[in-house]
Amino acid sequence: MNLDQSVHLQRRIHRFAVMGILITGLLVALATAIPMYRHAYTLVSNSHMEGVRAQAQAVGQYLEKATELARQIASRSAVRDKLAQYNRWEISLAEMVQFSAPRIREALDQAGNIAGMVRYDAEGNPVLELGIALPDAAQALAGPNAIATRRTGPVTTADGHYLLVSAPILSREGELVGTDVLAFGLSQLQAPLTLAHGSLPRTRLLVFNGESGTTVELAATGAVLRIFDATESAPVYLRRAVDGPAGQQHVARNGPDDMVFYTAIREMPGWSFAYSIQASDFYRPVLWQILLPLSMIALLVSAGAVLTARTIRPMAERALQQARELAELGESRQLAASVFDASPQAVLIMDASHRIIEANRASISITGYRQSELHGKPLCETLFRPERRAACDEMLWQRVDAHNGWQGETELVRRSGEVFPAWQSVTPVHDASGVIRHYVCMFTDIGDEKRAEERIRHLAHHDPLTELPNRALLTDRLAHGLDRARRHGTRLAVLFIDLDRFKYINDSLGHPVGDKLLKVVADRFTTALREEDTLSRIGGDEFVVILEDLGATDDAARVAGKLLEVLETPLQVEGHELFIGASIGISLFPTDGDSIDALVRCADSAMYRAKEAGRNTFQFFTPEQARESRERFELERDLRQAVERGELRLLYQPQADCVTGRIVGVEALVRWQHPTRGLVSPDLFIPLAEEVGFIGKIGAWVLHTACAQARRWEEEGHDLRIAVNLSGQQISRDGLVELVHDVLARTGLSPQLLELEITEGHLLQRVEHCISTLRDLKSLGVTLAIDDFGTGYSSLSYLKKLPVDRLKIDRNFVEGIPDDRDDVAIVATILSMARNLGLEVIAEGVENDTQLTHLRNAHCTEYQGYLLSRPVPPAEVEALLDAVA
Ligand SMILES: Nc1nc2c(ncn2[C@@H]2O[C@H](COP(=O)(O)O[C@H]3[C@@H](O)[C@H](n4cnc5c(=O)[nH]c(N)nc54)O[C@@H]3COP(=O)(O)O)[C@@H](O)[C@H]2O)c(=O)[nH]1
Repeated sequence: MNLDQSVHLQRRIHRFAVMGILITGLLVALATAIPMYRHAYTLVSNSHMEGVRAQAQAVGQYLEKATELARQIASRSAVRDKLAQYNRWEISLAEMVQFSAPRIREALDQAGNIAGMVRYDAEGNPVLELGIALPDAAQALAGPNAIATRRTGPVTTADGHYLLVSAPILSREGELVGTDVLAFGLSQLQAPLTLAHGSLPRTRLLVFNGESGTTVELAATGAVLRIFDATESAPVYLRRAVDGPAGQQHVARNGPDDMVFYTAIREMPGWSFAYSIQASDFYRPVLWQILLPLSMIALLVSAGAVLTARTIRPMAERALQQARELAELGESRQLAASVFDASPQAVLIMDASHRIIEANRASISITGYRQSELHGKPLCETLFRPERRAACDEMLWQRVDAHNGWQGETELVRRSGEVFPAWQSVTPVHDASGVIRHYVCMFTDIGDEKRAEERIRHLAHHDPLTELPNRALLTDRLAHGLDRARRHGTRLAVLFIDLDRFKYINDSLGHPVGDKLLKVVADRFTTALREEDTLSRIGGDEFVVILEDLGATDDAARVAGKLLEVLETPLQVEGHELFIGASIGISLFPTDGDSIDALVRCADSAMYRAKEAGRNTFQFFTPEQARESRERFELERDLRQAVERGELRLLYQPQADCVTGRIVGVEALVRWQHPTRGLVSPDLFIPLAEEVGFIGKIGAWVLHTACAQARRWEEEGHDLRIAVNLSGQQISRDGLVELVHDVLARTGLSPQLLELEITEGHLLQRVEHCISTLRDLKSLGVTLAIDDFGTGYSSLSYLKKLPVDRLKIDRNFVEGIPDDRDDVAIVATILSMARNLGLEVIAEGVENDTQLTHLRNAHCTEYQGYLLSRPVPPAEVEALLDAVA
């Protein structure tokens, strides 16, 4: 079951519990209410039945009493005798009335509740009437047949409602001599009836006289409301009650229903009595009786439901929380299991006795064991070489327990027996009481890293092509060698080897062949050397050898000779049979220098002498070279400070129109005003600056100074084009375009007044890179000129690709015109090429008029040379400008 299902189930349980309590409460209420209702109903009903019986009894007693009164009055002997005498005609009516009237009146007064009376003779004729006038119904009760007491009514007269009761008057002999009919007022019933029902306003009382069929309906106050004369008009229950059992009946009405209670009047056979109350008045006490217990039940059930809800909710929430936690735990266990198994690190879990109980996938794949093979095995026995197991058992666990874990690099062994380097960690796992229950051992095979590290280390110190030590390792070895030589007073030689014509082979047969050739040469050199000698490749086709513990100078010469010798046999490379020689320069410690730099430089210098000496030979460093080398070193040292010290100067050599002679531009030429050497020529220090990587700084200074000067002239109204020389290194390195852009921006010089000169030789070396740089420079608005043109054998097709504006004919060609036919031809060709390509041409090194005249005639547009002016300071340029103007 997932968490959602669990939440759903908990909510349902909660709902069902509360609903269960409510339903149970309802059932209990019902089970309690029904019998209670019945009981209450019976109680209330019985109470009413008792009431109706009591009232019926009161009515009966009233009737009985009336009957008894009638009987007593009729049985008064004197009065009775007088009537008998009257009947026998012995006395007159007047006598009889005179005698009887006061006596009867007295009796009536004593009775008190008799409204009127009529005395009839035996024949049923009225002989005496007292009180109210009785209705005709009274007559019917008298006569010869009236031998028993009888009752009729109630009847209604003008005076009210009355009950008529007749009593026979019997002589002493028992003969019927007359009948008394007495009228009893119904108001007499008022007291007993009102007593019982005074509080119920809609109560009706019904008295049914079965003998006469009359029904009287009274209010609770006892006031007569209606009288029904016909039996049929009487309610059925009243009629049935006469000789049936007492009972009650729910009577539906148009308005509120009634509840009727009825009973026979036992004292008065043939009579019945009933009273009705509003049904709601009957049920109210019934309901009141069950209301309290039901309220209690409802209260208890509600309280139970609330309590249950309150009790269950936290329980449910706790259960939910537990479910959630369980789910989370389940998830995190699952996650942990996935991490455990998917971990690229090998993970082994051991019990407290160091036996493996779990192994993840990586541990299987790294060790080569199967799961079942690892299970139950002690860690040390499994992962360590037999000879190291005891140490592992003794020390590893001791360290782990003492330091709460251990990690480090170690050697482990695979199932196959192969030993591999590993990074291993072992961590104890404690239980809550701090007792170690498990150990977790993690390890990774760091063989690849080790090999990569080794490779990186190797590459940092070796040439990747030949695997020979590189410049860094050479330096290191040389440093150590020098230390040793100094300590032991021994001699050491450095051999600088440059392969002859390697560039030619490389360019013509391609780099792959060149690379293979270098490897073969390296192998051959290696075979020619001792193991303790160091052979290194420091770049391109340059190798350096260190020979330590040199016995005599000749030993170095002997080794150099061997190196040249091993190259004498042709080299077989990629199907080519190649012949290659080498030029070797040799420097010696301590004779030629005592530092790494000095020794290598001396050897390098000697190598050049070997080249000059015809190649494929070796030369020792000479005192002459030592002097040159020292000078070079000092010059380099001074040059590095020349810019900061402000020792550089710019001279400007004017350039003029061949026809008009007007000065159209100047070329900026740098000079170094050395504090001791005087003015140093750029021919001397520019190549040195390039060699030592300092040309960038000088170039930037020249560009900025020249542009600033040109801007000054521009501001003075001289729109002089200024030509600035760029060294090959400046073009090759990144940042030139940005530099030019920056200088133009800072000086404010119009870009079209700046011309950058690049030598043809450099352009030919790196065509593609130069083209893109030249395009970027052109996009700044500057013009470009190819310097020393004609020396580099540029072709027409190649020239077409270059975004240049001007060709500058090298002064070597100008020098020979007009006498040297070759120079004349070359100059003519250059001019023709330029015309074809739409390029301008300037001839440099013009020293005499003949040259100028020839150039002018050959349609060369501009010239520069000593004829016009030597390179001069700005002021002299300005004087010249003024002079020409
Ligand atoms: N990268 C840079 N190179 C520069 C810079 N300044 C100069 N140079 C290069 O140095 C080389 C020697 O220059 P320099 O000694 O200044 O010689 C120049 C002229 O003095 C010389 N020249 C000019 N006219 C004549 C002449 O009629 N006869 C004669 N014998 N020599 C003459 O030619 C040099 C100018 O050559 P070029 O630049 O090819 O026009 C030289 O290669 C300079 O380029 C610099 O700031 N940066």
